[in-house]
Parts: sequence; C-alpha cells; structure tokens
Amino acid sequence: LPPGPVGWSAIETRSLYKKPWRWFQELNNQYGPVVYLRMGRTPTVVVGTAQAAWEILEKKSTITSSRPRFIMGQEILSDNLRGLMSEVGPFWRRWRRVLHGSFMQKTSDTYKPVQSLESKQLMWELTKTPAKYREHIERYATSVVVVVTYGRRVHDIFNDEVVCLNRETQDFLTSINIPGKYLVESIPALLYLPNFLTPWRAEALKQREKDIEYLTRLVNEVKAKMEVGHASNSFCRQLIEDREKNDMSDLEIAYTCGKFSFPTPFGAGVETSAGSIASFMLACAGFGPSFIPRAQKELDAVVGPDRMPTFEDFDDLPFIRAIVNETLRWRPVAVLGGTPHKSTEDFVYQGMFIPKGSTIIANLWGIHLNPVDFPEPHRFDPERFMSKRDYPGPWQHSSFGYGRRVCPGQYLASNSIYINIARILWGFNLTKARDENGWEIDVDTFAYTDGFNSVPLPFPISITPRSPGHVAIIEREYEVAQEEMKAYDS
Ligand code: HEM
Repeated sequence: LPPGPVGWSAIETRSLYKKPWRWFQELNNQYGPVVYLRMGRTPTVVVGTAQAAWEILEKKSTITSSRPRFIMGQEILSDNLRGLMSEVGPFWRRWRRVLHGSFMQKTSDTYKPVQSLESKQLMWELTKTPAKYREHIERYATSVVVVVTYGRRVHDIFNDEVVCLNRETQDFLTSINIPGKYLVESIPALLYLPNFLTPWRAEALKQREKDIEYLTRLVNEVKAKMEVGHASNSFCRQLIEDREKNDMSDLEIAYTCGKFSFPTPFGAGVETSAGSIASFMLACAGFGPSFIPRAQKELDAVVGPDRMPTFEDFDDLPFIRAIVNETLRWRPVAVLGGTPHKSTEDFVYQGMFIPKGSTIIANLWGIHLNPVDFPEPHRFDPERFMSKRDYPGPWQHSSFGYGRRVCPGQYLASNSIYINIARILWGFNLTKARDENGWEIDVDTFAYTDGFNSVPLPFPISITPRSPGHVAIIEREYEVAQEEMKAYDS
C-alpha cells in the first residue's frame, strides 16, 4: 500500500471537514505524492502531484473513473439520477454522451454570443454599483448557464424563483453531504430499517419531491414554448427533441438539465465560474501592480480604446490568456479535484498497490501549489504561463480534472473567464480599496470558503472606469445587448 497515517477513524474524519485540502497537502509533503488512509471504512488515496494524478486518473482512466457511493445525496435524495455522482455504468455513459454533444469545444463556441452579451451587462453593472461586484459576477454566471440550459435569462439572483428554489436544494445537499454525518453512509444495511426508524430518509424524500416539482416545471416551460414555436435553442430543448434517440425519460431530462447546471454541493457550473472570476479580482487587489499595467498595455495595443475586447481577440492576447490560466491555477475552485473518483479494479502504481474500491482524491490545492512545478506558488504570476512547461495535460494546469470524468463544461467555463477578465482589465482600474483615512486596505489572499468548492470570502476592492470614453462604450454596448437578449426574456 502507499504510505500514510495509520488508525484514522470516522470520528477524526469528521473534524477534517474544514479545509481538508491543507491537511492532504501536509500528508503528501510528509509521505510522498501518493498517500493511503482510511476515511471511515473506505480505503482512500490522496494524490498530491500533477504527474502522479495524470498517471493514475488519466492514463488509468478506464479503471479510476467511477464514483464512491453517496447514499444520502445520490440514492435517496436523487433516486440515482444525478450524473455527477453516478458510478460508471450505462446511465452515466448516456448522461456523459449528451453532455459531450452539447458542451464539446465546437458546440461551446456557439454560446459565445450569449456570454458576450451577458458580459456586457456585467461591465455596465460594474460601472453603476462596483461595490456589488460579487453579486454581478454571480448573476452573470447564473444567467449564462440558465440561458444555455433553458433558454431563459436570470436578472436577479435574489428573487428569481428558480434560483431561489435551487438554492434551497443546494443548502439541503450541502447539509447532508458532510462526511460522517449519517451512519447509513458507512453502514448501508440501515437502509433496510422501516421508515419510522429512519427520519433522515423522510427528510430527504420530502426534498426530492420538491426538486422533482420545480425541475419538471422548467422542462415543461420549454416544452410549452416549443409548442408555440418560441423556444430558443437550449440544452433542454435539444434533449426534448432527441428524447427518443437518447432514450431518456422526462424525469431524466429534468435532472440532467437541473442537476447539471445549477450549483450542487459540488457547484458544477455556476459557483465554479463565478468563484474563479472572484479569485481573479482578489489577485488584482493583492498583486495588481505586478501584472495589470502589462495586461492593459497589451489590451490597448491590440484592442484600443474604441471598442471592448471580443472572442476574436483571443489569439492576439497572450498575456490575458496567461492571466486566465494563472487564475485557474492560483486558487483552484474545485480544490479537491471536484467529486472524488473510485477505482473499479486493483492496480499497482510505482510499486504501490491500490485496492479496487478505493476513493481517489486528486488534491488540486497541493497539485497547483507544488513549488516544483510552480515556484513561489502563492504569488499570482501570469508570466509562468507565457511559455510552455513540462506539465501533463492540455491546459498546463489541472483545474478541470482528469480522464473520463474531466469537466464537460471546461470550454464554456474558460470562455466565460477569458471574456470577463479581458473586458474588466480593458475597462477598469482595479486596486486595493481605501479606508476613511485614505489608507489602502490589505486583502487576505487565503480567505476562502470551506466545502467542495472553495471561493473567496467577501473582500474590498476599488473598481473604477479607466476613462469616460471607456464608460461611453460600455453604456453603448449595454443598450445593444439588452435589445439582443430580449429573445431570452420569457
Ligand atoms: C472554472 C470553472 C470550472 C471548473 C474549475 C470546473 C472543474 C471541474 C472539476 C475539477 C471536475 C471534476 C473532474 C473529475 O472528476 O476529475 C468537474 C466536473 C464537472 N463539471 Fe466542471 N468546472 C467548471 C465549470 C463547469 C461548468 C460551467 C459546467 C457546466 C456548464 C461544469 C460541469 C461539470 C460537470 C457536469 C461535472 C461532472 C462530470 C462527471 O461526473 O462525469 N463545470 N468540473
């Protein structure tokens, strides 16, 4: 077995719930790139370098891509319909196939116009109420995902009914996905107890009913629009049209759209994109003078002051691309590598035996902050991505995970992050906020949330337009965008 601490119990595991990625990093520093421990009764392997993660999760992907069993979140609450938590099998393969069809690079490029329009709204909002920057980023990320999924916009993340209902589900899921909270996760036989002895089941089933009601309602809205010929192109519409070809039930379609797009405890689409843009802003407040002038010089030379950057500028903006990569590396939002994997066969890695059924965690915190690959890892330094390095994988970082489970939303996500970083740096000066005495307020670049996704806690930052000319362009583009987005206002 790989080396690791001994005698770790489920009770101790529970105390790990706060930022376990730091503890995993310490274990990898102490024992090596592959560490073995027991989380409760489950053999668990923590991988702490990019090279080992690539060898295990990418090269051995056929046997390391399943998921551990999630009894409360997947089996009871979701009736096994949540693809993200599904073990590898026919259901998961079909789910992955439909996601691939709608989110591969070529299809994701067709969403660029929507991302561009929503980003124009974000820019305008930043000129009006810069202090609410976090709310604006979240609205952007939510609306893009909901337009792409259901063909309908989100204007207000606090009052949009669907977003509120989804938040309720998310909170419920977060509350039940705490390792060690439910005995049934380690003793599945408890599932056979009668209902009156299992109040936790009744609670989850009640939430399931609510989920089914609103997820089905969303699909029915799209169906109704299709009947009168008003449904814009969307993932949901595609699934309804291909229903027979894909052999999917209505409920499966409802879950595939809903559970794929909205924030789950693992925050598939929204929290990840919004959290990454927030990390970029934190980097601006923490390290701005070391990279913003160079970025703005590049933008001024390539784009100039008379228009906003577009997706067409991408190839001509190498330093902006480097900032995107450094953002995803510096503070990986899916800090534990997303949802853990499970091995489905015994195998040997560099002389170490990894038993079938092991939970495998690729600790992105340790992987991205490994000083061997990224010297001075906590410094935000886009320069590292200005030349190709010896690093496994297509992105030169590991933010989107591995193998057959690699993030299907990776192209949609990187397009969102690119267009907003390029535009924000083009239009605004981002500096440390100042207190009432005019002193700069320092930011804590380690102040992040707990949970499966880790995003910056609120922090102050000053966001001011670079010139009145930039504001005029932002206003003009905003007006045009409002007209063009009317199609998505139901
Ligand atoms: C910066 C943004 C994002 C990051 C960093 C990110 C990262 C990840 C990671 C690390 C995984 C786990 C991969 C693994 O298990 O090895 C994952 C899975 C997943 N992501 Fe993303 N993601 C992002 C955005 C998105 C978006 C925008 C969507 C959808 C629109 C999305 C949908 C999913 C889904 C459905 C899975 C589960 C795949 C499966 O279980 O087979 N993600 N993501």
